[in-house]
Amino acid sequence: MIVNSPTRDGATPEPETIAKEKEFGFDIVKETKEFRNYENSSLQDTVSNSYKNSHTLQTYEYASKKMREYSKLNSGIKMGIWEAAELLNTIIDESDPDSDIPQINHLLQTAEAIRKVYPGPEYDWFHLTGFIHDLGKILLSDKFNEPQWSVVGDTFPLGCRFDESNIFFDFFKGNPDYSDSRYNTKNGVYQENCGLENVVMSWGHDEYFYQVCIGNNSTLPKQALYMIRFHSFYPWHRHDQYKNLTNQQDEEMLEWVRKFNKFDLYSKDPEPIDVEKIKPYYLSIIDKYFPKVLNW
Ligand SMILES: OC1[C@H](O)C(O)[C@H](O)[C@@H](O)[C@@H]1O
Ligand SMILES: [Fe+2]
Ligand SMILES: [Fe+2]
Repeated sequence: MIVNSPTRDGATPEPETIAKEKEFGFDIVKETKEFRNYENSSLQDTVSNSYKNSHTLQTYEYASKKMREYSKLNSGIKMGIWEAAELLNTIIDESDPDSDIPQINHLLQTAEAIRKVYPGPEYDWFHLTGFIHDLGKILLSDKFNEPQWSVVGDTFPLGCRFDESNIFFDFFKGNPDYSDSRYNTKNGVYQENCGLENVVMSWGHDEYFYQVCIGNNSTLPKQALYMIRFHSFYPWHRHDQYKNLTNQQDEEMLEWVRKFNKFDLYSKDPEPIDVEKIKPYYLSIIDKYFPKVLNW
């Protein structure tokens, strides 16, 4: 699948970039056969259990409360980006049928895949986004001790009807919001096209790390912040649903979120990466877009 790849300012993609994406092997066959198998992968029981919990326990009220608490960034934990990435060394994401190796590998694999296709220094923010996009999973570490269902998995809007394009849709039937008349209409508590920034998404690593970026005054561009915040929102970026909630800015950013998704997904590889070798490069770009120490 060769998806159109606008450059940073939205101009037409360079033929060279398209060729590189091809060479890197993004293709639909691999996608349907090897990735995101939610039916009978070797990890099926663990994955399905993780979604059973998240789809029944994530409610509008729960996610709003988590958001209020965590966006204060007042856990008292202060650390740099690299230190946070190291916390992911031992963390496994139970919602993921494609990977059961420690998460730091996934971060570096994503980032390096982006760097292969977009090598230029003008894309250093994109490399960095690959490296940090799942950092919110430190909520699973013993510093925060959040359960898997409150951290990982595809995300979905709360406060309105659950769309059938969500994987494991049937599990939502056990969610109290499913039968709550305030929340089970098409628009629910929202105004038509209110914009995703006004929507309460299921609580997890995406929204949390977005809050960390904003609250610590990261200078990453808007595209990067969208990739971080909405990369798990598959019903939107893959299935074109929830258009009743998006506004013009969301639609403009959608291409970037999609572009990012290819790297997030197709770079997953059981072979771990040589961390020490590439560490200096990532330290330098972290320095450019983040303060040395962040509040978490
Ligand atoms: O963003 C993620 C993610 O980090 C997971 O590993 C996963 O299993 C998802 O479904 C997802 O959307
Ligand atoms: Fe993620
Ligand atoms: Fe990821």
